[in-house]
Amino acid sequence: MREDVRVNLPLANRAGVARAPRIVVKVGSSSLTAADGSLDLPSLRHLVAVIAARRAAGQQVVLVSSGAIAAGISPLGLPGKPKDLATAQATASVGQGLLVARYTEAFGRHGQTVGQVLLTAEDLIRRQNYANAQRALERLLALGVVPVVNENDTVATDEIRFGDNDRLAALVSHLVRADALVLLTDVDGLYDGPPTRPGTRLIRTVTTGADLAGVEVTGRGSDIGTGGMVTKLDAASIATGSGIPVVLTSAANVEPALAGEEVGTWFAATGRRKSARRLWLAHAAQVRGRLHLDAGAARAVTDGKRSLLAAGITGVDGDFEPGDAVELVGPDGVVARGLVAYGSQELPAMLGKSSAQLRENGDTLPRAVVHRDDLAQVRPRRRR
Ligand SMILES: Nc1ncnc2c1ncn2[C@@H]1O[C@H](COP(=O)(O)OP(=O)(O)O)[C@@H](O)[C@H]1O
Ligand SMILES: N[C@@H](CCC(=O)OP(=O)(O)O)C(=O)O
Repeated sequence: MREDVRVNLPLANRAGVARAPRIVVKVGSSSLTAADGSLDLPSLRHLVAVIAARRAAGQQVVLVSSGAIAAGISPLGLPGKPKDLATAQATASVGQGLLVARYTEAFGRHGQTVGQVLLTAEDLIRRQNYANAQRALERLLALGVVPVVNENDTVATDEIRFGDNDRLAALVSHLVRADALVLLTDVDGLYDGPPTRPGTRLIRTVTTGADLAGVEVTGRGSDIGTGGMVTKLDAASIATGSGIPVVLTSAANVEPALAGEEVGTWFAATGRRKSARRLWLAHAAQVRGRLHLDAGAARAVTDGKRSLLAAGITGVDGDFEPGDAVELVGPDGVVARGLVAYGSQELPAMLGKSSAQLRENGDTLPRAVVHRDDLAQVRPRRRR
């Protein structure tokens, strides 16, 4: 597998983006939509021309494109972005076909082929589906195709969906082991406050969480966008935390951004590449319950990266089976996610008990409730 053969160090700066073997580019609806709400073809064609040139130069590019719902609004004669799920699903069904037809035509002008990849949250939640999506994307790239990825909005439900393509793009970057993620939106980078407010300044580089202290971010900036800067920072945190640097800039800046020029905001990689399983656990797994930890246990699993024992658990919520994903909640909030070794029926009788006490109670070989190999730390997430 690629993971075994490619142990590239994370790119150190923007210049590396131009030479990176594989990148993921995500474009938001706001960058593909004209003022009247229809698809902005000149913007789409410009984006395609720039990506096609990188492809021709030998770079592999995965394009994560929003815009299905935006593209479906005018053919259906709707007044704006639908609010109810069924109409949103139908609009995406109409719009996604149109969107991909535009990409097929635009890349075709450059002699290049696209392949549509529609993912559901399930594809990243279930391990078998994850491997399946990974294999399909790898083969598309090996065949020289530009995969055009979106969430499968027509079958996504409110309960189970990514909801924003920023996070999807970060997870796809990890899935394909990209060297960089380029997030294209309608502002030229991250500002220290809403960019419409006079006096706010562009932040050029983010190397640690401290660079974001005091930065004010809000939800979507246009009627058509989804998560605004909040989801972009979440996405940047997922990607950089697993060794993938991020460039955030406007779609108008796509050419200099992919050429590695000094545009937008550069988020340096902060962590090392994680196993697909850990990333899945931290960001995509559907959580079935919660274990409440005392302060000592919360410290043990976060600072000490140790297994969670029954002795440090003070309460259990939810209905789960052994092997399900649960959240580990310390006195100050969620600290980790893990795969639990016991079900919600048997755990309450074990709480607060040491391994010796559990043996006395008849559990001949008490296991850790969550083994350290089955733990993924969770960084505090910003609220939308
Ligand atoms: N601190 C900030 N820096 C830059 N943009 C911000 C900030 N806070 C909020 N935003 C808004 O985020 C918007 C981009 O998000 P969104 O509308 O969801 O776009 P997209 O469709 O590209 O995902 C910008 O138009 C901007 O108004
Ligand atoms: N999957 C949806 C877009 C969701 C989304 O995150 O939109 P955006 O904030 O514009 O990137 C669509 O294609 O309409």
